[in-house]
Amino acid sequence: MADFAKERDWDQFHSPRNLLLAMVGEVGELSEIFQWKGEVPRGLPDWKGEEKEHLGEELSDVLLYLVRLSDVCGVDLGKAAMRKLEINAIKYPVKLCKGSSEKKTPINAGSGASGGGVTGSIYSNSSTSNSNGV
Ligand SMILES: Nc1ccn([C@H]2C[C@H](O)[C@@H](COP(=O)(O)OP(=O)(O)OP(=O)(O)O)O2)c(=O)n1
Repeated sequence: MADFAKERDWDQFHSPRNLLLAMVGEVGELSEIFQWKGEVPRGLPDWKGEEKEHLGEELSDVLLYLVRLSDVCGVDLGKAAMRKLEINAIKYPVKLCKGSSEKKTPINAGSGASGGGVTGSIYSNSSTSNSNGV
């Protein structure tokens, strides 16, 4: 994406805000594909080849803008995502969460923004407490 933009002298347009808005626009296009279809089974067995190809294109647009946004913000997305996976694993321990999609929120989590304050197994149901302690 960096090469793609540079070759076209498009760095001037690829500001963080522009890229974020472009990505959200592509999320809208992705949503349109599923719009009015109701729930669809995993693997999309009834979809035509061209519909799946279109889906792949819109998914790619979202991914490409996300990667580019991370890059221009100076975020190593690969590293950040691996770290977030580790945070998620601590926040949602298998023994507490297996078979349940209920959101678990640590009690007295403080700021809570990046998984900070996730400690031990002192969890409450998010319907009674969120990460802001409200
Ligand atoms: N200033 C731009 C414009 C486009 N792209 C790249 C990133 C996306 O992968 C793709 C988006 O192109 P379009 O805006 O033409 O969007 P679509 O491909 O979805 O076409 P359309 O909106 O006509 O369906 O091109 C980019 O990096 N920077």
